[in-house]
Parts: sequence; C-alpha cells; structure tokens
Amino acid sequence: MTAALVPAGSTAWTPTRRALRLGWALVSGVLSWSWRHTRWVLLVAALAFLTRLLPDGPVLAEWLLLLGWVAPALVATVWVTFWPVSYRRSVAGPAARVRWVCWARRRWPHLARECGLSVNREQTPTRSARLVGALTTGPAPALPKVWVHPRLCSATARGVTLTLTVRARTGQTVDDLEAVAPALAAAAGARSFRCRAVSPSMIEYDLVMSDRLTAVREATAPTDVRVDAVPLGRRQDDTAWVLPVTGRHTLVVGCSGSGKGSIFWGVCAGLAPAVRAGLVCLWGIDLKRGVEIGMGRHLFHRVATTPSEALDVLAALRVVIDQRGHRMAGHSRLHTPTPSDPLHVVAIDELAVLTAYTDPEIRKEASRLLAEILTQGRALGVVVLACVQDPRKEVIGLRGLFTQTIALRLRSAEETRMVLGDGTADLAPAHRISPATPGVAWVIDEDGTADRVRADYWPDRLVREVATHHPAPALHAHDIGSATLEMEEASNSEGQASAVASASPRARKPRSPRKPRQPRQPRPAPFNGGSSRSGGEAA
Ligand SMILES: Nc1ncnc2c1ncn2[C@@H]1O[C@H](COP(=O)(O)OP(=O)(O)OP(=O)(O)O)[C@@H](O)[C@H]1O
Repeated sequence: MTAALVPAGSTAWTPTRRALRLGWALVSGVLSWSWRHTRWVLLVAALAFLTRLLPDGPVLAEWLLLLGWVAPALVATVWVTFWPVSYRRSVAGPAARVRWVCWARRRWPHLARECGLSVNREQTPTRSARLVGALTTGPAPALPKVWVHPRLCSATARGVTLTLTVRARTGQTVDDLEAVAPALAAAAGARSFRCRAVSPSMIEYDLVMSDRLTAVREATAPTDVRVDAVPLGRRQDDTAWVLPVTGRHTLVVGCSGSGKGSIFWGVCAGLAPAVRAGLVCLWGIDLKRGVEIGMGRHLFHRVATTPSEALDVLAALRVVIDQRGHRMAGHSRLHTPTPSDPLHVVAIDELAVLTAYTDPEIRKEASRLLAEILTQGRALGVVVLACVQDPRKEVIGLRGLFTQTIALRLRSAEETRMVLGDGTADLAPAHRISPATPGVAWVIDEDGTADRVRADYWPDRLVREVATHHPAPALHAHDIGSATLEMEEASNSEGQASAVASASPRARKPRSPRKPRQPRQPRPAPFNGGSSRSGGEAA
C-alpha cells in the first residue's frame, strides 16, 4: 500500500535502486571475471572439491573458493569500475604482457609453420646411423622428416607492443621474414605492426596489440624554442612523434578530411616560439583562398594565396638560396639558423593547385623553382613543407625530391605505393586508415621502418592563440637578404594587379612575375652569377 502511494521515480526508491544496480554490477563483474579466467576458476573449484574429502574439508573448501575465486573477482570488479586507469596499469597491462610473451614462445613453431617460414626436411642422420648404414648392405632406411623453423631469439613485451626477435633459418633472408609480417600480426591479433632488420639474418617484429591512437589528443601551445624538430603527436607505441624540420623537405599526402591541417599547424605553430625569436621565418602558400593560413596569419612573414603570388614567394626564396650559397661557399656546408639569418620554412597548402591545376606557364615555372629549392635549399636553410590531396597529379614529378613523407589516409594501395614507395602497401597500409581517425598517418623512419602515428589536433582557437602570442618579427634587409626584400617590395606593389589578373576570367594567361621587374629591379651587386638567374627571373 505504501509502495503504491510512492510515485515511480520518487527519491524514496533511489537508495533501493542504487543498491540493486550495485549488486547487479558486482554479480555481472564477478561472472565476467570468472568467464575470462575460466581455467583458474576450474582449478580452484577442482581443488575445493578435493579438499572436501579431507577432515574439516568443507570449511577449508569454502575458504578456498572464497579466497581463490570470489575475493579476487570482487576486488578486480570494484577496482576496474572505479579506477580503470590504475587497474590497467597495475593489473591488466602486466597480465596481458605475460600472456602475449607466453603465447608467442609456446606457439612459435606452429606460427612459423603456418606462416610459411618453416620447411619440412629429412632429419640429418646421426654419426652412429651413418656408421650402421655403411656396415649394412641393402637400401638405407628412410629418415624421418622434421620441421625446421627460424629461431625465436627473444619475445618481450613493453607497453602495448610485443617484440619478437627472429633469426632466419639456413636458406632464408630477412626479406623472407619481413614478407610474413602481416600474417604473423594477424595470427597474433595485433592491431598493427612494424618490422626492423637488426642484421642480415635477424629481424625484429613489433606487434602492437592494442590501438592507442583511437583517442583524439588536442595539441598544447608550444613553449620551447626549437628549430631542429617539432613534436607533432604520438606513435602507435604511445611514445612521442617528433618530426625533424632542419634539413628536411616534408611532403604530407592525404585525401580530403584526412587531417593535413593538424600536421600543417603542428609544424608551423610548433615552430612559433622560434618564429618569435627570429630563428625561423615562415612563408605561407595557401592556394585554398588563404582559408587555412588565415587562422594563424601573424606567424608568417609573407603569405601567397594565388598561384602568381606563390611564384613570387618561391622566387624570393630562390634568391635567399643564391645569397646564402655565395656566403657559405668555402666556409660552411650546413646553415645554422641565427636571429639575423633564420631558417626559412615555406609551408604550402594544396601543392597540386600550383603544380597541376593552374595555367601551364605558372605550373612550369613553379615546378622549376620548387625543384631548385628542393634540391639546393636543404643545406642552405630553406626547407619546404607541402600538403597535397592527390598524389597522382603532377606533384609526382617532385615527390622524389622531398626527404620525408607523411602518408595520411589514402584512397588505394596504389596511392600508398606512390607515396611511400614500392612494397609499402602491406607494411604501411595508409589506404586502410579509417576515415574515423583523422590525423592518423604512416611514416617511414630513418632506419627504413614504417610506423603508425597520430598528429595532435589543432583547433582554430589554439592556432589563433599561438599566432597572436608569437607573431613573426618585422624582418630587416639583412635578415632575409636584400634581394629578397627588394623583390618583395616590387611584388607587393604589383601583387594587387597580379591577383586581379589571375582572378579575372578573361585573363587567361597570367603575368609571369619574373619578367616585368627586370628592367626596374637592380641586381644585388655581390651575386652576379646567382642574381642573373633568380633576381632577373623573379623580378
Ligand atoms: N589530429 C586530429 N585528431 C582528430 N581529429 C582531427 C585531427 N585532424 C583533423 N581532425 C578532424 O578532421 C577534420 C578534417 O581535418 P582537416 O581539415 O585537417 O583535413 P584536410 O586533410 O586538411 O582536408 P582538406 O584537404 O579537405 O582541407 C577536422 O575538421 C577535424 O575535425
């Protein structure tokens, strides 16, 4: 009667419901723990059954069941419910690692055989068998056949990675071992893998057993002044992914929505403290109407949003290369950035617009300038970061000149091969990256191994904040080279006209920015050889 008077959902029912819910959670937790530890539970139950046969057995059996089964199941249920991270770190993680290692050691002969790494050979006869064979007449008895496997030298687990070190059997090479990596990873239930040749006969398989890259991680505003490299995100083993910048030209390829923006801003905004300190000079080419770079415009010394403006930027950098080349010749082989002589980074969003989709004249000139920068700029402190959606376009021609490539989500195995190289479709399957994980990419490390990474996410708010706090300083003539500045002034004065010309539907043939300036622009005196080409062409 009282219950009927209490309306459903009233507070009087809340404690009862909570208790019921808690009880059910505990029971289901204990049951699921028991299901996952069936063998242990059966062992405890069998021991308890045997214990009952002893004098005072029933009491002992109850204690055994309580301490061996119910108590651990309850503790685990409560721990994992309220402190999942600590449970994973202290219990589930170590237990899983022990399980993986035991599994690999126990199953290695079977795995090697099933993956095609083993051979079935006749057993080598022992010395005594050979002696008996020599003394007896008649046909020699058939020798039994045995399986010969490559040797599993070690199996270790760290974090979420199971590492197997394997030595090739006689007649095998590391290439044979590498070829079966996908099958091995599939047999182990690994989420991804990488393999590394340790020596001509030994290979290390890293099997990543749990995916740490599913969660989105937001980038944090950089504080350290770093020029050599920028942290971009994390690797699949949860270690930091740091991209070298100095002396590298970086090509980022990924279809629309694959997260190129995260890498673009990871580099540009990651260099922001160095930009503010004057050690890095950022040049932006955003051929998607300036939408991307507009977010962090203050970071950039100069931005081009049309193909003809982009030509001006490339020509200016070409002059920087000429000047530095003359200055460094005979003194230094590698440029060291200083506030008066910074590292120039040209960040290009949608390279294909410049090298494939624009007028043939601009396309040709842009490809020529880019090729010169890509081949000569590395040691002279001028590096390129280029993003592109479609690797099949003309960018292919320049692809070989980039010194590091990041493959975000691609459309096909063929694209993966184009971007990362032959034989990478299995080892670095960028075409299998899920559309639900933008920012995930495959990279080929310096040692030639492929690794899966995920860039941290750069929201617009953070980009704006970083750009506002680290604006590019106003550069003086000696900072970037007098010729560059002269060209820049000239191109600025003509920028409006060229932009209008390139935007106008009637202006089919855009101005070549290099010719009209020639008569007006005096050559920088000290650089006769270099300026004769770049100064003249750029002007
Ligand atoms: N590192 C990341 N982690 C999580 N989500 C991301 C990440 N990077 C991008 N995203 C999400 O994916 C969306 C698309 O990203 P982004 O604009 O960078 O792609 P894109 O490759 O530049 O595409 P497009 O070439 O069409 O401009 C973003 O709006 C964002 O929501």
